Amino acid sequence: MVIENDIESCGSRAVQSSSSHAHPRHHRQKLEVYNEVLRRIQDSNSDEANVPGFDDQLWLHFNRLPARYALDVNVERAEDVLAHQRLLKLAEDPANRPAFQVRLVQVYPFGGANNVDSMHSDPSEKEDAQSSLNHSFKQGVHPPPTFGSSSNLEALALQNVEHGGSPMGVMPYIQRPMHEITFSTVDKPKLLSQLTSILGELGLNIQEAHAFSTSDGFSLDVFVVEGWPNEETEELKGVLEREILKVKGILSGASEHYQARMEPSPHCIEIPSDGADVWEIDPNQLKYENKVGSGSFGDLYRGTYCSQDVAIKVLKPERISTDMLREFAQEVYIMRKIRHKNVVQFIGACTRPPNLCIVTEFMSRGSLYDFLHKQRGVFKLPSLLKVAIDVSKGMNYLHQNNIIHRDLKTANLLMDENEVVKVADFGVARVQTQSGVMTAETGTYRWMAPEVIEHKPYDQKADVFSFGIALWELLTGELPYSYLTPLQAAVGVVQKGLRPTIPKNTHPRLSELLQRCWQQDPLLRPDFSEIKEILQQIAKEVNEDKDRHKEKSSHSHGFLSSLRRGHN
Ligand SMILES: Nc1ncnc2c1ncn2[C@@H]1O[C@H](COP(=O)(O)OP(=O)(O)OP(=O)(O)O)[C@@H](O)[C@H]1O
Repeated sequence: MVIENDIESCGSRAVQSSSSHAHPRHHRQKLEVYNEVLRRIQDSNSDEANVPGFDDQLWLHFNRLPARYALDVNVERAEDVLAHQRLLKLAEDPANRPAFQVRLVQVYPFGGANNVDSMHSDPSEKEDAQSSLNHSFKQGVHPPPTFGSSSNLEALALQNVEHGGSPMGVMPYIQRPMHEITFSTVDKPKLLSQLTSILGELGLNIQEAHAFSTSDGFSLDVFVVEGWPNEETEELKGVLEREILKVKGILSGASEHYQARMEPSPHCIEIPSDGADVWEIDPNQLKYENKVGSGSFGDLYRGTYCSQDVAIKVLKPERISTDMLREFAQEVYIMRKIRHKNVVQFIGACTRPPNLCIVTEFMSRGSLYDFLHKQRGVFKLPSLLKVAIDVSKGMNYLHQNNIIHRDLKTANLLMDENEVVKVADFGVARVQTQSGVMTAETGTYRWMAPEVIEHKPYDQKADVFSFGIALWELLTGELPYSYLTPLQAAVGVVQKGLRPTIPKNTHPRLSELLQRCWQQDPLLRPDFSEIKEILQQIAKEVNEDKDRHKEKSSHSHGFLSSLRRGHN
């Protein structure tokens, strides 16, 4: 399985520069692929190829897309490049969005021609593989996918065996034809999740996903899926169309792309208020110091407000859209009521555009993610337990207030100067509805509960799953499923019951807790009040053991010294 777009948050695609100066080698390869595709299209005598300026249009197409589009596309499928051009053209009209096409493909275990290069360092081996592939293509009933497959699926399946699962997926994958579904629409955050959700709703299993963004704000997402029972495309197209209709408003991008660019920002956004607190901050009272980082909202600065150290999260004016404002209002609405020593304290907000910002206490020791993965820090068991207890207390408080975090991960666990860990970032948190049903999705795949990835209704137990993954990360200092891209990890977690491997020497009760937290069935996961109790008990045992150990060694030390004294 090849999954592109190695990003942590599924919606934010990096638009790669098409500048030839930045990557001369990429530019050369792109040119080669372009020439080959052009030659094949011209040889095929397609009508489009005879239109004057077609070659320029084709070059423009390659340049609109990231370099990896040209590097990964299967040149044997030059007609797919034409189809992509057509889809992108169609997507310019809001009425057509998302534009999509479906075709049958035959997938082979060692992928398309493109991938042969990366798999065989020995040229003779490469030739053999290439010729056997060509042979397979000739034998195949359907053409291959547009982008080369790799042996990653097998890696995933093998991984699954290691994790106690069965090596499912490999043989059927080799033999069965699949469907390739390509979407084009206006690019937007979380689009990839929305598309995968549509496919999931239809019972389709994604085997490959290739996501591209054009430099002018459109998306081209190619999925190879299995699970459609028939070798046909018309019926599948019909069902897809109906499914898309249900979420048309969101996928057409009408609410974000165009409003964000064309509508003037409102004079003042309305924050729901029950008059409980005065939290509006005068922007003139904020002093900005250095920039600490950036998130999907905008930039985060260290600063001061009324002489206290604060973190100022500034919403970028050029990125203001109706949806963003709604999210901003939501964050303020949630945060102003929250007060707990293990939750980052909200101080106030500036809510008059263009000065939109959220001010919180400043957490001088940064995130646990940075500590583990950038500073290569490690936690000894007692400190690990203290951190985990801090987080479970903060989370317990949030859950008691009907708040589901939905994006719990080590990047959102911050430490203050006293080494107290607090839960942060409510940008995506939501107040649970009365019915208890939440269907919106967000977050980060590596930490996400399977029901969230699958867009099923979920509840607070989704945070428990993420907590389990974060706890494993604290224990090992490793990134969960570091050998997979986020989307591959998501497919593994949902379809193959993939979970991180717990190190053998882990405290048995901690190991049991981890496994309970990441149970597939949310009902089997403990809640945070139980988690807190368990962690506190383990911490007590560990401390008692330590004390006993100390006592023992001081006794034996005393005994040894008395022996020594006796000898003297
Ligand atoms: N109160 C704070 N004090 C100190 N550093 C913070 C604080 N809040 C966030 N940060 C750091 O600032 C950076 C940006 O945080 P921000 O919350 O804006 O985005 P994010 O959580 O990284 O991404 P996203 O919002 O897309 O999930 C992160 O590195 C985070 O660790």
